Amino acid sequence: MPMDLLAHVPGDRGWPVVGHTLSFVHDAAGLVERHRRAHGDVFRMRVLGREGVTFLTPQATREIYLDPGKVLSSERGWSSSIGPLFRNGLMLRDFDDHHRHRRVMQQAFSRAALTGYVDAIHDVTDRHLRGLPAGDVDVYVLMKRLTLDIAAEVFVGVSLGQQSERVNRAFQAAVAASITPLRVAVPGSTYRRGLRGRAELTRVFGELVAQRRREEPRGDLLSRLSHATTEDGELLPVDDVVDHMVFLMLAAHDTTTSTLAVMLWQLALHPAEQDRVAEEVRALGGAPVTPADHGRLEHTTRAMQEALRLSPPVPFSPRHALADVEITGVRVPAGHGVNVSSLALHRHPDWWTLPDAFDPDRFAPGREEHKQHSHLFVPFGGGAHLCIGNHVAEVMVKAIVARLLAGRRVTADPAAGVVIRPVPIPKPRGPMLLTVR
Ligand code: HEM
Repeated sequence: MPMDLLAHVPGDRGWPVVGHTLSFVHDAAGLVERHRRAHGDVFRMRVLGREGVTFLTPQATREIYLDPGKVLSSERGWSSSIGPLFRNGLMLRDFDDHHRHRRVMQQAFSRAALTGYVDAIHDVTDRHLRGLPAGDVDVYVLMKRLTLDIAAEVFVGVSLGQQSERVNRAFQAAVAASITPLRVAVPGSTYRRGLRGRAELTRVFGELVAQRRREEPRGDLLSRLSHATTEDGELLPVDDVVDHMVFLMLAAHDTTTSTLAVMLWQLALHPAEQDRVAEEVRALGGAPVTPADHGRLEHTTRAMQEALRLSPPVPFSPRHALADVEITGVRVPAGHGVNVSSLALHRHPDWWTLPDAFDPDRFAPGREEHKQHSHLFVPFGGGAHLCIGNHVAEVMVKAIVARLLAGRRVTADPAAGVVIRPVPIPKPRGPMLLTVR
C-alpha cells in the first residue's frame, strides 16, 4: 500500500475511486461545510481525481494566491476539470509563460479598451431590455441570453445571429463536461459532447481570428487580441488567440450571468434595497455606466458585492504543489492539490455577521466586514491570476441592473425555494422567476 503523504491532515479519502467527487458535484457547499464542522479550517478532500488540502482561512488564501515560492501551479490545478476543454487559457498557464501571455492580453483590457466596451455594452443592453414586457420571466435565462449577446458583439465583434444558439450549445456542452465525473469520451457521454463543443468553438473562432487579421484593428476584444503583440513585436499564433478567446467566453459569460441573476433575485426579495439601487441608477438619467460612476453607485456596488459574496461565480481556485510547500504551517507534499474556496470563506461564521443573510450594508463604511483581512473577500481571486476581466464584469453587471431597474420594479416569491448549485459556476436548479412591472 503506498504511503499516505497527507496522513497529518484531518479528513478522509472519501469513496473508493471517486473520493468526494459526487458530493462535490451535487452539493459542494454542504460537503465543505460538513468538513469544516468536523475538521476545522484545513482538511483533505479527493475530487475529480485530485487529492489535496482545502484551506478556509484568509491568511492561507493569501499565501496560496501570492505563492511567493512559485510552486503552486494553476495549470495543473485546473486541468483535471477544465483542462482539455479550455486548454491553454490564461488560467491554464503558469509563471513566466503565464506572465508573457497575460501582458499580451492586457492590451485588450486597458482603460482605453474598456471605454470602448462601455458604449457597446450599453447599446446591446438597451436593445435587449427596451422591449421587455411586464410579467414573469426566468431571470437566469434572460441574463444568460443578454450576456451571450454582449459577449458576441462586444468581445467577438459580431452579431452571432443564427450561429448564436449553436455557439451557445457548444459552449454549454464544454462547461457541463468540465465537471462530469466520467471523463472518457464514450458515445453519448457528457464528456464527448463537451469535446465536440470545444471543437466547434475552435472552428468558429479560428475563422474569426483569421478574418480579424485581414482587417484593420477595431474596438472589439477579439480584434484587439488578434492584433496584440508580444514584447518582441510579434503577433500571437492563431491557435493561441483561439484558445484565449474560448477561455474568455468561459470566464466572462456564466460568471456575469450568475452574478446578475443572484443580484436581481436578491433585490426582488429585498424591496428596500431595490429602492436604494433604483434611486441611484435613475440619477444617471439613462447615460451609460462608466468606471467613473462606481463612486456614485454605492448601493449598487454593495448589492453586487453581496451577490458575489453569497454566490461567488468561481467558488474554488485549485492549485497543484509542484514541490513540497508549507501553507500557514501545514505541510503539503509535492504532487498534491491545494484549494482555496471563496464559497466557504465568504460565509465563514468566524468572519461574517449572519453569513447567509443578504445584507449589502456589511460592505458600508462603519462596518466593512470584508476589510478584516485583505483576502477574506476574494470573488475575483488574487495574485498573478487575479481576474483580468474584473472591471469589464463590474461595468457589465451595473449597466444591466441600471437599465432594468431605472424604469421597472422586480418582485419574487420568497416561498419559491430557488436552490443554486454552486459548481462549476453557480446556476439555479430550476426556474428563477421574477415578476417585472
Ligand atoms: C462577476 C464576474 C467574474 C468573476 C466573479 C470572475 C472571477 C475570476 C476568478 C476568481 C479568477 C481567478 C481564478 C483562480 O485564480 O483560480 C478569474 C480569472 C480570470 N477571469 Fe474572471 N471573473 C469574472 C468575469 C470575467 C470577465 C468578464 C472576463 C473577461 C472578459 C474574465 C476573464 C478572466 C480571465 C482571462 C482569467 C484568468 C486570469 C489569469 O489566469 O491570469 N473574468 N476570474
